[in-house]
Amino acid sequence: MSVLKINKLTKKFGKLTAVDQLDLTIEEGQVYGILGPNGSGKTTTLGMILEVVAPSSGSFEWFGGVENVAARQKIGAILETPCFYSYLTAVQNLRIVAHIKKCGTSNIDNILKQVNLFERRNDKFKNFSLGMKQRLSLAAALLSDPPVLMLDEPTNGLDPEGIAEVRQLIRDIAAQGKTIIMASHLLDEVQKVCTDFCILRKGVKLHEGSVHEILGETNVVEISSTDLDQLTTTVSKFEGLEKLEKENGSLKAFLKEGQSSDHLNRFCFDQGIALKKLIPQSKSLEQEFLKILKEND
Ligand SMILES: Nc1ncnc2c1ncn2[C@@H]1O[C@H](COP(=O)(O)OP(=O)(O)OP(=O)(O)O)[C@@H](O)[C@H]1O
Repeated sequence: MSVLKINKLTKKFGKLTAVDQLDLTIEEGQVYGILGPNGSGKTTTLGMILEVVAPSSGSFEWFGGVENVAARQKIGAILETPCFYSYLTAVQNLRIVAHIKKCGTSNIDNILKQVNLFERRNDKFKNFSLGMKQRLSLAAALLSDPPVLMLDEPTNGLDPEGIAEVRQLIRDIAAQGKTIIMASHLLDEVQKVCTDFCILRKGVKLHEGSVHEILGETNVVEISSTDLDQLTTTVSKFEGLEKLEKENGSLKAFLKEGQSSDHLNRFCFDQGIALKKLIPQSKSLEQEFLKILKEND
């Protein structure tokens, strides 16, 4: 059963179409990234599926069509930094959230441990760093143990350490089997955290698929051996070679379609050359992202 099915969802603000006929399906256990530049319609999409923004047309269905109130209880969401009370401690703030969500307080210590704030549980919110505040927001969203977590730009404004902590936390939460839906304008964030993603531009979905699939090997292999001249001469005879470039004491072999680093390795071995280095270059989401944008120009 899909967690969420979005069907031709559209939001217009006057003349501007912020989200345009969006179709998406999110499956259980996915960490689904909605990737797009500022203004591409990510927050509006999250707002609609949380029912805080009314769609202009189209529809969506949570958990195979359960009632909206029941669905809402299964979703922990952070769209903005929630309003915690600055003079109250982490524990006191979470008690208030638990009261509002009617979900009991017995889980608070565990969740504080999970988000790595247990040691600071009796510190006031106003003394927290931005990263700690963000982790407390995650704790609040996790309080009712929802199977789905929805995050909007979860690392916005954080320093590199805070970013790494929050990303690790998201991966840990995903490892518990929760489904995570997150909006991000950061390619490397989606690459590092998400299993699946779509690209939005001006409200239109340009691409969707698995992160793993899009990040396969390129046709470029970096190789070296003790005698680079001999390696150049030999590899130039390899039938599967498109071109060869010298780079910083290594060779960059561009292979023809259907050829792999294994083929090249075997060829060198058969020619009596032991490679010192054989590194197939992986694709980066950035390269693929730019390619997708270009294809859709
Ligand atoms: N309440 C509103 N009234 C009018 N226009 C709006 C409103 N909310 C959003 N928009 C516009 O809709 C478009 C999509 O905005 P949205 O916030 O969904 O994008 P986003 O991808 O989340 O960008 P960001 O990362 O900057 O939040 C933008 O052009 C924005 O200006």
